[in-house]
Amino acid sequence: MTKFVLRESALNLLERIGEQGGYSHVLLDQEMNKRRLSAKDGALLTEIVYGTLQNKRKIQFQIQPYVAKQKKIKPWVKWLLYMSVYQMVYLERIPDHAAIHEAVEISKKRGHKGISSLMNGVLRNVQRKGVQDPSTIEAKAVRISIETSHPEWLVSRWVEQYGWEVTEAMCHQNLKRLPMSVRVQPLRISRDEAITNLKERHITAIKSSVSEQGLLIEEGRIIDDRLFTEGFLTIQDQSSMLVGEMMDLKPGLTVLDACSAPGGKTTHIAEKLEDQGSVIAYDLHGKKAKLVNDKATLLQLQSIEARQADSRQLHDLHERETFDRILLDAPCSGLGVLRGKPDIKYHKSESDIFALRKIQDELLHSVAPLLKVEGKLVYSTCTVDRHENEEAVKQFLTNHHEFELDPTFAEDLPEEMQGSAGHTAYGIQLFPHQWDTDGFFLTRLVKKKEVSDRQ
Ligand SMILES: C[S@@+](CC[C@H](N)C(=O)[O-])C[C@H]1O[C@@H](n2cnc3c(N)ncnc32)[C@H](O)[C@@H]1O
Repeated sequence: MTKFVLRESALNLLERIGEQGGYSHVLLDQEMNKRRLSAKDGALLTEIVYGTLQNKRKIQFQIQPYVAKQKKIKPWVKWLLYMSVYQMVYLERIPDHAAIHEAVEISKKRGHKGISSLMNGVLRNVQRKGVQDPSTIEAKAVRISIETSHPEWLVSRWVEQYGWEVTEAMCHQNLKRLPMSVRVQPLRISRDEAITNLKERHITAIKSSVSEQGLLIEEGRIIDDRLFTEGFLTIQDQSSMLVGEMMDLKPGLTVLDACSAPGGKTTHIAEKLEDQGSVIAYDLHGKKAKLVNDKATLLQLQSIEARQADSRQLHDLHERETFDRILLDAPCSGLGVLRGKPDIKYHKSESDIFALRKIQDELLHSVAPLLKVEGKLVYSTCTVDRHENEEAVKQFLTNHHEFELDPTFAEDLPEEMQGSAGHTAYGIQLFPHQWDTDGFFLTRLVKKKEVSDRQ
């Protein structure tokens, strides 16, 4: 692929993500598959798209002296400007003249002379005079918001909930690359075997301390490797692996996974059951439920059955006290996964948090009767927000006296997470800067014997 086509393709993706609400990770995957990009081109395309999205707000501020009325410029021209400035200011290996030349050529092809002159003028100014520095902004929340390209409402909300230190560290961490981690399918390959096997193809992996199945990929590209494509391992963030580890699973159990697609945690559960027992997995969307079955097939797991349903109605589909374990990995605002999905920063608003909380409450309420006495319910989200996390759990416990926080929850956490900053009476909040994982919340509740007996 020529550099010109690669940049046109980056611009096209940025427009679809930024203006039409497309998902960055989905569109990038589609583009790479469609164009069959080499590893090198794929890496550059990803870097330009993700880097521009991650730093959009900061770039807007940085070029303000040269383009005062950015709102009036056509969307594609703005994105072309942002991605060109990103390459010039943030990517050392790309010479300024190359970024400017391609931007001007794309402007000529898609627009007219006026646009190519504007592009050339702004980018030459950036090259000659440099960019405006946000570190001098006095109002602290505004400064963090611009320096790290997070919306101001989110910075203020995090400051209120977790304080300045955590907020600032989290926002800066969200600009860094998320380490790649994978989970081995232990019924097919051990961690040691996987490490040795990957090494043969120059992929370096080390063991994760969060999950006994986890590996951190230090070097090399896993996505095309046969261990991944043939289902010996699956890509999963370490924070998500913690869920399977904390569900207290053993062979023979009957497990409900109420919000399961694409099946990362469902398959982990089946592996923990040694594929003996049953995992009934639901998702609101039929197509997504199919993804769970496909993943189970790829990983050669037989104990999973994925179906489509609205899990707020599951009490109509199953008898009371059917399941030994229930996982509710709830739909959430996703504020913990901004590193992998930077578009969330621009598409989510504070009102989404309240709308989602309503669904989370309904889901918790619906699955609660389906758990056996002394059974365990794990509630998790990939977000960093008290309203969707601790407060949802608090409210659930207030309304459901038959449940309590599992007394052994804290001691079952990996040693380094015990007594950590994010640990509260309602569960544990993992912040992205603490263990270099996604931001994630999880808790484990148990259905009490005495109260259920009395009902
Ligand atoms: C956080 S994702 C689940 C991720 C999954 N557990 C995994 O590890 O791969 C939440 C899922 O809940 C599904 N969902 C949203 N509302 C739902 C509902 N009312 N009933 C069932 N599934 C729902 C979404 O389609 C989405 O796939």
